Amino acid sequence: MAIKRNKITVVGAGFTGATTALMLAQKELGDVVLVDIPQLENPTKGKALDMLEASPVQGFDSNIVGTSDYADTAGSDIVIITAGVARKPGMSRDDLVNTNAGIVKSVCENVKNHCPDAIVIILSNPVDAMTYTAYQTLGFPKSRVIGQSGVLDTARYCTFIAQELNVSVEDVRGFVLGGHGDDMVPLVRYSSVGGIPIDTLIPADRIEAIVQRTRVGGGEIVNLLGNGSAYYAPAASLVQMTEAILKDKKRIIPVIAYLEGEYGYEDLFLGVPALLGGSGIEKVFELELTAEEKAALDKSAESVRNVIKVVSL
Ligand SMILES: NC(=O)C1=CN([C@@H]2O[C@H](COP(=O)(O)OP(=O)(O)OC[C@H]3O[C@@H](n4cnc5c(N)ncnc54)[C@H](O)[C@@H]3O)[C@@H](O)[C@H]2O)C=CC1
Ligand SMILES: O=C([O-])CC(=O)C(=O)O
Repeated sequence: MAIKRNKITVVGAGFTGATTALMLAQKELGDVVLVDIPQLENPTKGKALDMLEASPVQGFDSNIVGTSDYADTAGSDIVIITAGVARKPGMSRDDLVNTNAGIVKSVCENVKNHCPDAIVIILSNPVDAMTYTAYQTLGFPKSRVIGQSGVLDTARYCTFIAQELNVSVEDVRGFVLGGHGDDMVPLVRYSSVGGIPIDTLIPADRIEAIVQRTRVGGGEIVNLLGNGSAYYAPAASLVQMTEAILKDKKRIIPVIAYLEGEYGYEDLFLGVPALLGGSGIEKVFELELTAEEKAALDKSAESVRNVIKVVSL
């Protein structure tokens, strides 16, 4: 039997989508199909061709095509959804909900028809609610509908810890739970550097400053860019999740998962630590939380629930 390459579709060929497509190809995780709306078909084809023409220089053998035709996505193993508008300074992610819910819904109808067996990863914001919309529209099992927030939020948190201590990012471990909003919950108690708990290395007031900076990390980039939001670290996060699935790595990383009783929440998508492998989300881990941590998670869950109410009306 011939061994086939993985096929990965990235919907939305904007900043995050295009960057993700290039990073996936550079890592040779599979052939990449980049999809955008028909009005942007030529620029999408152009971006894909430009990336492909980098392959002889960088020595990767992934194919990359641009299209607006979902027939080209048929049989994808993974579909990554980045379609939608990004926020500008002064906006919250939740301000995007009405526009992006319509976009995510229409994208998911196509995904359902053309890639019924795919594992779907959602990036579009407000991402917890958009993952809920995707789940409702796709009708796929919960293990195959996954939102991206925790890898990125944790990456920001770990960046700031490494900067604070002037140590390698490779030795920093942490977890950010909850919704992808300003009340997300970086878990200090579960954070360490080279196995050493960070609260023995960093003074409490500096830890608090790192936690606060992490919570508004997306907004910090939005304010600096002026006309859009982060895309390099978000793309890297999507690639890590894709790699964990396609290589069946069984990684334990925070992702947005559908909860049915875990942490006491029902019918909610929220960022929690999960085991990511070849079947998608293979397990959700319930960490023991202090009363203070649980109260912070409850607050974040409530914010997500309020946005989900808007999309499920
Ligand atoms: N969850 C997370 O951690 C993050 C989420 N985001 C979100 O990801 C989304 C995309 O961000 P960017 O790539 O920076 O925006 P962008 O504006 O650069 O790209 C979005 C692309 O989606 C396309 N699009 C719109 N409707 C479409 C449809 N129906 N079908 C296919 N493509 C469609 C647009 O034409 C555009 O090319 C935003 O909603 C942003 O807020 C961005 C970074 C991190
Ligand atoms: O902040 C935004 O709007 C984009 C995003 O979700 C992030 O970078 O965390």
